[in-house]
Amino acid sequence: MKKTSRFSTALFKPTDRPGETLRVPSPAKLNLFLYINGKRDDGYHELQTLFQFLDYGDWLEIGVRPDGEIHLYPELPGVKKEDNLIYCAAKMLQQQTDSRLGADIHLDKVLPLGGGVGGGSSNAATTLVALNYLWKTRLSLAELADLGVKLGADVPVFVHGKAAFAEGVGEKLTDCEPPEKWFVVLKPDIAVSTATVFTHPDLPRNTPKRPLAQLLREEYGNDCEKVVRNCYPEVEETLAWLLKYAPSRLTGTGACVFAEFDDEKSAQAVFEMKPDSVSGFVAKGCNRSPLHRWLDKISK
Ligand SMILES: C[C@@](CO)(OP(=O)(O)O)[C@H](O)COP(=O)(O)OP(=O)(O)OC[C@H]1O[C@@H](n2ccc(N)nc2=O)[C@H](O)[C@@H]1O
Ligand SMILES: Nc1ncnc2c1ncn2[C@@H]1O[C@H](COP(=O)(O)OP(=O)(O)O)[C@@H](O)[C@H]1O
Repeated sequence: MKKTSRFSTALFKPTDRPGETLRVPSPAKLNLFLYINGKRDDGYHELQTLFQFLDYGDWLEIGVRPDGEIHLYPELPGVKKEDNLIYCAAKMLQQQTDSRLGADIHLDKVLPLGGGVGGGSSNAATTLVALNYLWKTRLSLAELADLGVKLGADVPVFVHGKAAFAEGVGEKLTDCEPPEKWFVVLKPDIAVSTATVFTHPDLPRNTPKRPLAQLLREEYGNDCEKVVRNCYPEVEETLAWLLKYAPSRLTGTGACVFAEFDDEKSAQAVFEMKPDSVSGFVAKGCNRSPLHRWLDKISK
């Protein structure tokens, strides 16, 4: 997370010439709250969570190839090309639509892998939305979301592009407009596996389901937080540090933690004091995804 990748609409450039490469945003998300309400027979957990996007994330540079091949570079450390969600999303769209076109995709990665900020799911959604535009395959957002959910539970919310309250395993979405605060997001230098958190014996799995209006009124929490703090001292330390300055929580299953502020200056001031051992960034919450602001601008 060394490079800065804050999105602003001024950075979204339409294509002027056929064949030109498009630079498309792939934003991060936060789970502003996350509660686990039960476990299904297939092992997946029923959740109630509130997703909001950040104006910060990766960029994908995409050019169309006439020969149907999908080229992706650079490789992500520890992820084979065939397992990269960008490659999987492109292949899936090609197969679904019988498109004969391919793509050259360059990934400018700033989001931490497995950090709970949804980088992989966001990359998959950006690939689906951008290639659907470039290949003129004309699937609706609902159809793209149905394809995306096969790649990960968080892909649909990125495809729909609106902050949302999610239920089920994350696929039942209700639009929601939480306040767009400023956040300090910190990533301790460890990886937390989503599957490990969900199989931990101490994970609370029976939080009663509550109506959205009640959840929005009450203090926000994350049912994964206690287990992750206990298992990963680096998360414990980083969260304890942030809590000295502002309300702070875990996002998703971690390892990232975030603190919320009313303005950029306050967020920046805390970020500048962060311990050297953690990486991170300052970003603003947005209820409309930068991917959709990009789509609006280039479709004009
Ligand atoms: C729980 C969230 C909240 O945003 O965590 P983060 O990944 O963002 O931290 C996500 O929905 C995660 O989505 P995603 O990371 O795509 O998970 P998947 O690949 O679908 O699942 C990884 C593993 O986590 C477990 N899993 C995941 C989601 C869920 N609702 N119940 C589960 O039990 C399953 O064991 C599954 O094999
Ligand atoms: N394009 C991609 N970007 C990030 N991770 C990817 C990608 N493709 C596959 N993965 C795999 O998916 C895992 C989860 O990624 P990510 O979505 O970043 O996690 P999280 O949802 O916890 O933020 C990674 O650890 C990696 O192995």
